[in-house]
Amino acid sequence: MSEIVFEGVSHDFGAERVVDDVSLVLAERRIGIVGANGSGKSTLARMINGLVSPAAGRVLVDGLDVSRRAREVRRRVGFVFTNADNQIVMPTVREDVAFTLRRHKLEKADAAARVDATLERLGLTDLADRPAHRLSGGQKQLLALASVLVAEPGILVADEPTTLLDARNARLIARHFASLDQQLVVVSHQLELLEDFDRVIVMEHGRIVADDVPSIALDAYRVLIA
Ligand SMILES: Nc1ncnc2c1ncn2[C@@H]1O[C@H](COP(=O)(O)OP(=O)(O)OP(=O)(O)O)[C@@H](O)[C@H]1O
Repeated sequence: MSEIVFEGVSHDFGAERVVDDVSLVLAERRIGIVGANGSGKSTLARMINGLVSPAAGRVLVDGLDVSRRAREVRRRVGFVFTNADNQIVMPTVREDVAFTLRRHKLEKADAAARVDATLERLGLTDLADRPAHRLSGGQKQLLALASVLVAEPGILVADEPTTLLDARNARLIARHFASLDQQLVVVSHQLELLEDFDRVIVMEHGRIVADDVPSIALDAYRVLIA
C-alpha cells in the first residue's frame, strides 16, 4: 500500500486560510474525506498530486515531496474530477482511454490490450467507438475513471465522483471502487459511499475535526452538520 503524508500543511487563497496546519499519514486502502462546502476537502485532495502546492508544510507520496517531484508523483496518483467533461479529451471512448497511455512507451499491441481490458472492466466495451461527448453522465464518469485507471496508478484520488450521478450509476461507481486494487482517497458528500471504507476524515474550516472508522467519523459529521 502507498503512503500519503501531510506534514503541517496549510494553504491560503487570498486572505482565506483554506487548509490549516493539517498533519496526516494515510496508509489505509480506502479513505474518505467529508466536510461542509468550502471546508477545504478538494484543496487537500488536489495537494496529493500537486494540482495545488501547499503554502506551508509538505505533502509526501511514498516519500516523494509532491512539490519537488510532481512528475514522478503524478505517475503514481490518478485523479478523477467531479465533472468528467473536464477530463474527456478525445472524440471516442476508446481513443480517450488510449490517450492516457501516449507517453507510456508501450508496444502498440500491448497498449491496445490494456485499453481493451480496462474498457471491459468498467463495462464500456460496447461503447468503445461511441462519441465520448454523447455518453450519459454516468457513462462519462466511468470513462473518466477508465482513462485514469488504464495507467495503473498506485493511488486513485476522486473528488466527488458520484455527485452528478443518479442512484443506479452511483452504485455502479461504488461497486467499481470496492473492486479496485488501488489505494483510494475519495472526497464525497454521499456518505453511504464511504460506509465500508477503512477510514473517514472530517474537515471543518480547513482543519481535521474527526478521523476514525466510518461508523464513528460519519456520525460525528452528521452531528456537526445537524
Ligand atoms: N482556485 C481557487 N481560488 C480561490 N479560492 C479558491 C480556489 N479553490 C478553492 N477556493 C476557496 O477555498 C475554499 C475551500 O474550497 P474547497 O474546494 O477546497 O472546499 P470543499 O470542501 O471541497 O468544498 P465543496 O464541498 O463545496 O466542493 C472555498 O472557500 C473556495 O471558495
